[in-house]
Amino acid sequence: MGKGGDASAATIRGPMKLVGDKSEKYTWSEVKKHITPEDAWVVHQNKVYDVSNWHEHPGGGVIFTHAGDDMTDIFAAFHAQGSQAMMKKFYIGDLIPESVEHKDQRQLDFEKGYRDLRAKLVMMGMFKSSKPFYVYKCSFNMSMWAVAVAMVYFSDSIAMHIGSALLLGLFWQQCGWLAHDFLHHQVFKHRKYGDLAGIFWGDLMQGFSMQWWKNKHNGHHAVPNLHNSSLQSQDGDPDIDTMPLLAWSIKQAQSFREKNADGKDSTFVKYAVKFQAFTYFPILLLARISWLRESFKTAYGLGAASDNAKLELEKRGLQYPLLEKTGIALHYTWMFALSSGFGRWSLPYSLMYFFTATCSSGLFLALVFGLGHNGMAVYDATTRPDFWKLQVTTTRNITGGHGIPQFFVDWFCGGLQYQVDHHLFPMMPRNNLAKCHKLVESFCKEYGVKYHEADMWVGTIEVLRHLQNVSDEFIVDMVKDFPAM
Ligand code: HEM
Repeated sequence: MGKGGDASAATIRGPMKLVGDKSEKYTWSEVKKHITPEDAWVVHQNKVYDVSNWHEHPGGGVIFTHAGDDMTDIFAAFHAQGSQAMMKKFYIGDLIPESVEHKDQRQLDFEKGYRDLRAKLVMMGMFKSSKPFYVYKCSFNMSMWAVAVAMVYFSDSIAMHIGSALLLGLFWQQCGWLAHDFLHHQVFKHRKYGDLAGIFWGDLMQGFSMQWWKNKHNGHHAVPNLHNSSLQSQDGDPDIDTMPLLAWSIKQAQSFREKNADGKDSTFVKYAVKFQAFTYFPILLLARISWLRESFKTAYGLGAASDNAKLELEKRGLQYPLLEKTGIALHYTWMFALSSGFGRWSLPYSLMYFFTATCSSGLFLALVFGLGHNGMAVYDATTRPDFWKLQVTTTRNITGGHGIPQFFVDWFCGGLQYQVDHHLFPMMPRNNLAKCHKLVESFCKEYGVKYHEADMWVGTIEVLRHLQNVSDEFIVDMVKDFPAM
């Protein structure tokens, strides 16, 4: 029985497709055929589930990133204990383990090893958050906001106002890390508390829609640095979907050719990719503007940031429509009051304040995201490695070094300095990541998995070099394909 074995659901989700009874056995190559949201099979511990068109999934469209694949580890990474009970109604049969030819005994031992490590971390209590830590982080953050507001309210000095705008930029960056932790359910076991805290730090304080963020960020976590396998599938990382501005692989750089009738690169793409190592930082400055725009569109039903998000919004709608709309509206209300110097400033001066805060925040946030993944391995969705290797090899940890002290990195990066460890265990609270890091690092050493870390300077140089390498490859390729150029 397909479509979750649920007749009432079948009437909602379209015609029922018979895929056999529950004693059915499937080969890996059969599973691999079901890779689109309309026809999506997933495997969990050698059991096969048909989740085709299950747009009501509480986690949203991210489920389709694993259509036609094994979801055992990503399921463990994202779900509360007990969510597994819901899987029963989607069960359609068993996988024939011998048909999974791409896994030898060493690979199977490795997978068992990292699943055991996860169980050990659970036993150690590493998924329990420290409430005093989060009370301190939230209070510190609100103090930054209060100081930034007071600097505008009580002072007429330009230097004070610029200082306030930069502080606001930092405040928004830190709001981002707090919303991130709450929405990964690191802090509260009860999902609703995490969501409400996420709406406070995200929508109200930062101007970012919770649902826009969840869709994009959970998708990124599920398939970091991966290209979509086809135009119909939803198995690519939205965070590297930065064309035509930046290309993270030669394949991505060439991907816009198919949009043009003549199959050639547009003049814009040629120049954007050619100079991307130079335009990288100016683009980061504008990142927050783009995120504000996408958030506004999502919260007010004016569009979606990606095909996946569009499908999710069409089929499922917003999880908290009223709270999201109100949160965003209140954000612009307080931001408008502050940016106008509470009615004292001229329009150009207000815009100067707004853009200083907005651009600095974009830079502070995107710098950390960039260091986390850019310049690391990029894969095709069809050839992605196992969960652990995918997460580790696409991700970079950030350390202190070259004059930047560790305590500053810890504060500035908000837990994402342990990006590798966070990607392996997204629900682990920030306060436990340093301890987890040691175990993860030694596990990687034991199995020969490349674990990468760099300080902020070296990491940034790696990112710029990677962009330049893609540009160089792209230019050689353009000349080869179009010698008249
Ligand atoms: C048959 C397969 C699946 C079932 C039955 C299922 C079920 C659920 C349930 C009951 C929840 C809400 C409770 C919780 O957060 O644990 C949930 C949330 C979630 N699921 Fe799934 N899920 C499935 C597959 C997947 C897959 C393959 C992914 C990722 C690739 C995924 C990603 C998520 C995420 C990110 C959330 C949390 C969303 C939030 O914080 O609002 N799920 N899922």
